Amino acid sequence: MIYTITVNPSIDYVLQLKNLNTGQVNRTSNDVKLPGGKGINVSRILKELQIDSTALGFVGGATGSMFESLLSKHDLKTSFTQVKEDTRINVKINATDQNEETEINGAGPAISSDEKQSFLDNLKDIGKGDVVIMSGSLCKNLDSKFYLDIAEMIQKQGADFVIDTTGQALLDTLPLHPLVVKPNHHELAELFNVTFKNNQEIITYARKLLEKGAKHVLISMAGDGALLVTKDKAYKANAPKGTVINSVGAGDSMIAGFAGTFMETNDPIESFHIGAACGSATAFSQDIAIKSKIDEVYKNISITEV
Ligand SMILES: Nc1ncnc2c1ncn2[C@@H]1O[C@H](COP(=O)(O)OP(=O)(O)OP(=O)(O)O)[C@@H](O)[C@H]1O
Ligand SMILES: O=P(O)(O)OC[C@@]1(O)O[C@H](CO)[C@@H](O)[C@@H]1O
Repeated sequence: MIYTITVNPSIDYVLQLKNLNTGQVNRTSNDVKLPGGKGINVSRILKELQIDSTALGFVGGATGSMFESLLSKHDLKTSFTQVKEDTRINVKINATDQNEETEINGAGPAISSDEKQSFLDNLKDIGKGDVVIMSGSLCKNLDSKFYLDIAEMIQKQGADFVIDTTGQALLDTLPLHPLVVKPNHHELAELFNVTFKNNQEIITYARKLLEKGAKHVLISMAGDGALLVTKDKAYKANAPKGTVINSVGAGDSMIAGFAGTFMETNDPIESFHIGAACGSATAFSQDIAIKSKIDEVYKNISITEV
C-alpha cells in the first residue's frame, strides 16, 4: 500500500484575475476551492492511475471539515488525525497580466503533543512492501526533524519512503535511502549553493544526492521538462507543448506518477515517462490532472539519454 503524508493540508483557493493590483480591490473572473496539500495531490494522481493509496495528515476545525468534504468527491481512502486548530487556506492567484502564479500559503494549525503522538500511532501498521510519500511544509511547533523521525520509524518497520522537501530536511533523510527525491533545479542549486549553466552541471549535482543515499533522483525543471539521474546514466523528459493553466501541483503529480508506477513495474524509465506526463498534464489543467489528460500528454513526451 502507498501512504501519502500531508502534515499540513490546505483548502486551495484558486483565483483567476485579469490583472492583480496590490493595494486595491481586485475582483476574480473565476475562483474555485480545491482540497490541497502536496501529499493530497499525490494521492489524487495515484487515484487517476488506479493505484490505491491512503492519505494521512492533520486536519482540524471548520476549514478541516470543508477540506474533508471537498476531498470526499475524489473517493480517496483517508485516515486523518483530527486536531483542534483550523486547517489552513492557501491562496493561489493566476492573473493573466502576470507570468507566474502568486501563492500565499497559510501557516496551518499548531499541533499538540497528544495530537502528534496519535498521528505517529497511526503509522504503526505500515511495513514491508509499503511506501510512504511525505511532502509539504510542517505545521507550527513540529520539530524540523519530524520527517526524519517518521522516515526512521517506518524504515525500521520495513517500509520504503519518498520525501519531497528541500534544504537540510531533505539532506538529513538521504542516508536512509529514500526511494526517490525530486527537487526542482532551483532547489538543487540552493542545496549546494551553486548556479547551473547547463543540464550536465545539474546532472553532476543530482548525482551527489545519489552518492548521499537517494535511490532515484528526479530533477523537475517546469517548462524545460525533467531529468532522471541514476548512478551511471541520465535521461531527459521534454516538456510537451501545451497551454499552461495552473502548474500548482505539477511536482506532486510527477512524484505520484514515478513512485506509483515504480511500485508496480520496478522500471525507472517508464516510471519517469509517466511521472513527466502527470506533471505536464497537471500544468495544463485547472486542477490536478485527470487520466485522459495524462494519457494524451504521455504520447507527446519522449525520454532521451543525455
Ligand atoms: N509549463 C510547463 N510546461 C510543460 N510541463 C510542465 C510545465 N510546468 C511543469 N511541467 C511538468 O511538471 C514537472 C514538475 O513541475 P515543476 O518543475 O514546476 O515542479 P515543482 O517545482 O516541484 O512544482 P510544484 O512544487 O509547484 O508542484 C516538470 O518537470 C514538467 O515535466
Ligand atoms: O506549504 P507547502 O506544504 O509547501 O505547499 C502547499 C501547496 O502549495 O502545495 C501544493 C502544490 O504543490 C498545493 O496544493 C498546496 O497549497
